[in-house]
Order: sequence, then structure tokens, then C-alpha cells
Amino acid sequence: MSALLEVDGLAVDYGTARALDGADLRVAAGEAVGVVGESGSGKSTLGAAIGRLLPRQAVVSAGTVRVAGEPVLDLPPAALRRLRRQRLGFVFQDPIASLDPTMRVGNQLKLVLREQSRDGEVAFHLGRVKLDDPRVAAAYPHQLSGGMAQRVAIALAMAASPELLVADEPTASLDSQVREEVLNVVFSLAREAGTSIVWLSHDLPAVARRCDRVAVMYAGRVVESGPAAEVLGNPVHPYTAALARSAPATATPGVRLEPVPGRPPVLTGPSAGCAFAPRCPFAEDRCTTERPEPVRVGAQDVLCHRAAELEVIV
Ligand SMILES: Nc1ncnc2c1ncn2[C@@H]1O[C@H](COP(=O)(O)OP(=O)(O)OP(=O)(O)O)[C@@H](O)[C@H]1O
Repeated sequence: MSALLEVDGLAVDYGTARALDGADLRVAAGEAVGVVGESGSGKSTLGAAIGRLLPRQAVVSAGTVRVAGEPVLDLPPAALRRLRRQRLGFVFQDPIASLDPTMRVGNQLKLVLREQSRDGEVAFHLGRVKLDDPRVAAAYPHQLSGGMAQRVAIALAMAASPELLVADEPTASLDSQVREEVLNVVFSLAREAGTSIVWLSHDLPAVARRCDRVAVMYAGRVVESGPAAEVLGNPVHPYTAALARSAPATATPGVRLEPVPGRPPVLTGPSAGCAFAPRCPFAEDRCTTERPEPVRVGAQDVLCHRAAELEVIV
């Protein structure tokens, strides 16, 4: 059976800056996949590309995105609108910005719900995200707290029971207690509805607790992916190993990852070899000249020339 989401060899440039350099991602129906990586590794660009929501200046220079087999990047406008409406939901970091400031919450929900837009339906969908106070439906977004606004954004994204929810750091601006509540709401709603999740995050401990699988991004590529427990507990790629060491389950949730000495590269075109090579303690000559292709090691797909040896060393 083919995956619900298939991203293959996706390359995206913003002018001279290369944000994605051949990213691959697979998400099966009903699965929650955490996409983790440092700032600038390309997570938001990957998330936006899934719904063809890239900014105007972004150029897709290679690769494909398929949702339920449909080629997202090549669909005509009407088919793209239908795909987004029927299959996809999005939540972003800034909930207030993702809501219409001029419309009451209840009316925004009615727009999404269309035919079934009775007040009872609105209350039902707000109740599902634990917003039971009837005043919420009558409120404007700026009258809500950050946590309440994010729940409204989640209610809007989940109202049409999407097959895939793309969540780009939706809890990053929330304090830790509210963050846990919002995480509980998203993951339990998705489980009930059978919705797959792509969770883009800096927060490795939270991803480890919630997601079935993890994809680790570095310089615009997914350098390791597989079952969450394997990738984080038994990493193969040296970058994943450094991340897992720096953000064990005991780390403070929400702490930004600063895992390895040095800085990630700013790419201006395809990386000639492995982009991690300058920071990698295991790099050898070919790592700087040959692009690694995915190899299967245990349950993981890994982009590393030395993956087979490092399984033992790391
Ligand atoms: N609109 C844009 N214009 C120009 N460059 C951009 C734009 N958006 C992203 N970039 C660049 O593309 C690269 C990938 O950025 P992206 O936001 O996808 O990464 P990220 O992993 O989501 O980072 P963060 O966690 O900080 O949001 C970075 O080098 C970034 O500077």
C-alpha cells in the first residue's frame, strides 16, 4: 500500500538560498511523524510544500509531493483547493495570525463547516478542543489567550476531519502547562479521527513521547528516519546521535536544540557531499565529495556513507 504522504527528492530555493536539498519523507495513514532539526534545517519549508503553501519567492527546483497519490505541486487550482479542503489541515506557530481578526470565532468555524453550520455544530467542535465556554464562539481572536486561540486554530484545522494534519511548531509560543494541554488535544483528536500528523518541531523530548516515527532534518535533507524509539534510542547518523545526547527525555520540554559544536551550513545550491561532514567526528574524504543516498540500517533509513560501521561505533 502506498503512503498517505510521499515526498521525494524535494529541492526548494529562496533566491540563492537552498532551503530543501532533496528531502524525502513518508507518512502512512493514521501515523504521527515528528520532523525535528535545528533552526534553518528546512522544516517549515517542507511543511508548507505539503500543501503548496510556499511563499511566492520559493522555487521548487526538483522533486515531488504526493498526498493520497495526488501530485500536489502539479495540480490545477481547483483540484488543489479540493485536496486542501478534503484531505489537509494546517496549524502554525502563531495562532492569532492564522485566524481572521475581523470575524468572530463561531463564524470562522461555520465557514469551514459549510452546510452543517448550526450553532450546535460550532459548540461541538469547540468542545472537542476543550473550549466549553459559550462566550468563545462570540469572541474575536484578539480577545483570546494564546492557548485558547491555538485550540480554535486546531478546531478549525480538524473540523473537516483531514487525513493529514501538518503542525508547524504550534506549541512553541505557549507556556509549558498550556503546551501539554494543547498537545493532548491535538493527538487525541487525531487518534479519534484517524488523522495522520506531520509535527515539525525543535522539541525532541515532546516528539519522542508523542510520535510513532521521527524524521531528522539537517541542511534541507532528512538524514535519518524510522520508529521514534529506534531513531532516538539507537541512532545511526552522527547528527542524530548528537541530538539524542543533547536532548534526552530528561531535557526541559521546549528548549531549543544546540546539539553540536559549529553551525549548520547556509547552502547556496546542492550540497556536494554530506552537509554534516564539516561538523562530523567520523567524516572521511568521500563525505565531502559524494552525496550520501539513503541506506537501511536496522529499522532506520540513514543518509550516511559510514552508516553500516557507525551503527556499532556511535
Ligand atoms: N521566505 C524566505 N525567504 C528567504 N529565505 C528563506 C525564507 N524562508 C526560509 N528561508 C531560508 O530557508 C532555510 C530553511 O528555513 P525553514 O524556515 O524552512 O527552516 P526551519 O527548520 O523551519 O527553521 P525554524 O525552526 O527556525 O523555523 C533557512 O536558511 C532560511 O533562512
